[in-house]
Amino acid sequence: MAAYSQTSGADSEVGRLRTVMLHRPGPELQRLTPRNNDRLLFDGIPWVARAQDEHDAFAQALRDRDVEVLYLTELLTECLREPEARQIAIDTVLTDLDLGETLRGYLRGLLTDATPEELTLHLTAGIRNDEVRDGLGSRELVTSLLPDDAFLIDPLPNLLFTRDSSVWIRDRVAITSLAMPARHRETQLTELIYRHHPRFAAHERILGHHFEHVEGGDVLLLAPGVVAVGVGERTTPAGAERLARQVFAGGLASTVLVVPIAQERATMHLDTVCTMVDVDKVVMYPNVAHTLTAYAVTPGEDGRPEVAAPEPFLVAAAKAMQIDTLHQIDTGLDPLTAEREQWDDGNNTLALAPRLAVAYERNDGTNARLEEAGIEVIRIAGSELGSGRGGPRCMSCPIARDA
Ligand SMILES: NC(=[NH2+])NCCC[C@H](N)C(=O)O
Repeated sequence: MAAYSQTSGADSEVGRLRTVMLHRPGPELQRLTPRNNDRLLFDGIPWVARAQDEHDAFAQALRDRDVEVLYLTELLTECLREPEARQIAIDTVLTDLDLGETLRGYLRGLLTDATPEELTLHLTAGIRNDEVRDGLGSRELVTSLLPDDAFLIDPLPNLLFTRDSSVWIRDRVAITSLAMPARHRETQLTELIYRHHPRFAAHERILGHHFEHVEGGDVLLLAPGVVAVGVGERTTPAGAERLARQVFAGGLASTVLVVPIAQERATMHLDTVCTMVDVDKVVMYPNVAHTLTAYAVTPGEDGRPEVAAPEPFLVAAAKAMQIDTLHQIDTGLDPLTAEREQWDDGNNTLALAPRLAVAYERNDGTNARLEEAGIEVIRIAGSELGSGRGGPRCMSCPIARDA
C-alpha cells in the first residue's frame, strides 16, 4: 500500500473540502426488487447504469474543485489484503444465526478462497441462496428450505450513503451505529477500514458499531466545538448521550445541540431538513423551521452531559456558535414546492467551501433561493441516485476539511 502523509479531520460543515469518501453504486443495487426494496430502504428500483453515470459526474464535480475522492470499496479491498483484517471481516459476516453450521462452514471456505476484490464484492453485494445451493448438494438442510432469493449475506445498497456510517469530528473518526437492520453491517466495514487501513492509523476512533444508535446524517458540525445531533427515526436519545460524552471527554466540542426531529421517513436524518452552506447560513425546510427546537448539552460533573431547557433551533445554534444570527434560506418557494423539494433532498447540500455547495439539479426552487442568497450551486443529476432518498450530503463522508 502507498504511504500516506495526509492528515484527516474536520471541524465544520463548510471548511474547504480536501478529501471525501464516496461509494460508487455497484452490483448491490442490482439486488433490489419490488419485493425487497422497502426493507432495503429504497423507494424504487434504480436504473443502475444511469445511477453510476450520475455518481461518476458527482465525483468528477468534486475532483474539478480539487477534492480528493476516495472510494469505500477501494479502501476496503486494500484492507482485505491483510490477513488479520480479512479474518475479522469473514468471522463477523458469518456470525449471522440464520446460516447454520453446514452453510457457515461452506461460506467460510468460499470467502477464504476469494481474492480481496471478490471478498469486497461478497461483503457488499451479498450472496443469494441460489448462488451457492448447487455447491452444497441437494441434501443440505438450510439451503434446501430457504427460498431461492433468500440472502445468506445481505446486500448493502445503502453503502451509497457514506455520510451515515462514519463521521469525522476534529481528528477523530466516529464509527456510527446504524438503526435499521438493513444497514447494520455497513459499520462493520467502515470500522474495518478505519482500524486497518494505514492511511488512518494515526487517528483515534470514537463510538463503535455495537453502541447506542447514532447515524452520521444526524450529525452537523455547526462550528468548531459545536456539534448538532438530530434525534428521531435513527439516532436515539441514548445515542446522543454517548456522542456527547465522547466528544466532551475527547475535548472535541464544548456544546452538543440535541435536535428532536419527526420520526418519519421524510425526515429520517437532521440533514434532510437542514444543512449548512456558509459559516452562518443554513438551507432549511420552512415547514419545520418554526417548530424545530434544540436542547443545549454541556459537560457537567464527572463528564455527565447536562441538558438545558429547549429553545428554538436557530436561536440555540447562534448562541452556541457565538454569532448574532444563523441565517435561514428556505427550501422551495412556497409550502408545496418546499415539501416536494425537501422530499427530493433539496436541503441535502454538500458544502465544498463557504458559499459553494453541491445540490441536486431538480430542486429548481431551492437552488434559485440559494443563488439569491449568494451561494454558488454546483448542480448534479440525481434522478436514479435519489431513489434511495439521499442527496449530495448523504452520499459523501468528508474526511478532511480545512479549519
Ligand atoms: N444522511 C442521510 N440523509 N442519508 C440518507 C440515507 C437513505 C437510506 N436509504 C436510508 O434510509 O437509510
